[in-house]
Amino acid sequence: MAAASLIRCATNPLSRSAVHRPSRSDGQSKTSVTFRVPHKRRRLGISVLASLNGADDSDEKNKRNSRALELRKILEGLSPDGGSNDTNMLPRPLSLTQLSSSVLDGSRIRVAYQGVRGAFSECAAEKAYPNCKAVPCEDFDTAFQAVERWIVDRAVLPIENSLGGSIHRNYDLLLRHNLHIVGEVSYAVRHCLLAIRGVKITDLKRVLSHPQALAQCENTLTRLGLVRVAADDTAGAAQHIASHNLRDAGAVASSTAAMIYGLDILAQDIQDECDNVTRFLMLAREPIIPGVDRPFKTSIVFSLEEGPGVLFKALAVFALRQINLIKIESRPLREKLVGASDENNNGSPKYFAYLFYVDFEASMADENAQNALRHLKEFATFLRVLGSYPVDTSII
Ligand SMILES: O=C(O)C(=O)C[C@]1(C(=O)O)C=C[C@@H](O)C=C1
Repeated sequence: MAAASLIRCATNPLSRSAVHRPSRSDGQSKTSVTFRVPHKRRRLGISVLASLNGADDSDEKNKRNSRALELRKILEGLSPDGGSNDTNMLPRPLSLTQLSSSVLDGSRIRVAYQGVRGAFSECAAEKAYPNCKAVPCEDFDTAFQAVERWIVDRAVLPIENSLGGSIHRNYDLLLRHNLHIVGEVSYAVRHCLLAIRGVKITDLKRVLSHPQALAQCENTLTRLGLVRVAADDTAGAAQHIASHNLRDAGAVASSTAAMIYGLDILAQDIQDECDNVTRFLMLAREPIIPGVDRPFKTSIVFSLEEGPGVLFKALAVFALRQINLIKIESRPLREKLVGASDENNNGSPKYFAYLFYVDFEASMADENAQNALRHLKEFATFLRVLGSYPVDTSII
């Protein structure tokens, strides 16, 4: 992993320190509206008031009255705080068209992803929120914090891959942070072997990439006899090779990364299976209102007392109600005092306590799902709903 820390990106992804010190404008929500009143307009507002109050002579009065009327119309166009009558400057309520073109399809939404330009996560962010402004982050934790601190609106982060399995770090971070899962997006990951222009496969001794990507290409890399070197992300590996002109190292990355960093593609589709899909979670500060109009999925995390049949009982709350479980993942319950003696455990030290992450096929708007969770809550020592969101049914 030593090389991983060396790899930093030129496009300045958000670093932890950047997230900790947001500038005022950075910290503003995209949806916030600022009234900016041109100086000229404010002056006009004041002079109109003077005309209205100061009329005396009758002819002059009529003239002034009609002018006042005219001006009153202008005045009425001004907002109470001295805003402008220029309709272009006033905030407009969101229309249905805007909702579908600006919010729902994601345009103007800032979306954090881990990695540098050309990373698969960037493509996933753009698939999840078309026309979004994808914001690169150095690591997963930074992406979580960028949402929490209002620097971005959403984060799109990988949670599992069909070949490499779960991305455990993000399971742990889901619990440590307070974001909500508002959607998921599956992305077909097609890996390429990249190298400096003119370098041949036989010149390569090592290959740099994200550990997940290296694992997904295990067979090809073993066949080529290349030493694996872990990097922060696939595109970061490509960038590192390009910027250091490494002629004995290749990178496993996307064809987009090859284009961005000016590398040759020595081999395409080098993943172990042609169907290599990564599932990404869409995370937001607020949960969405779950519906029943289309297939929904709910993700929860819970912990249990130790004892025979307790896990069976927990899973039975779903089986009893015909709710399909899609995925179960267990992670160490780190907060437990490791090594502390547990009375229920005959005084022997208890090192292994777990959190269970479960995805089930139902919406939280469904009474059946609500009952299942009520039932689980009766004996779970901890329970949190991470999100109830539409299943990604898009063709990958
Ligand atoms: O390195 C990248 O390009 C990433 O987007 C990260 C990541 C991952 O974390 O799993 C995402 C998709 C691929 O499965 C490989 C790597």
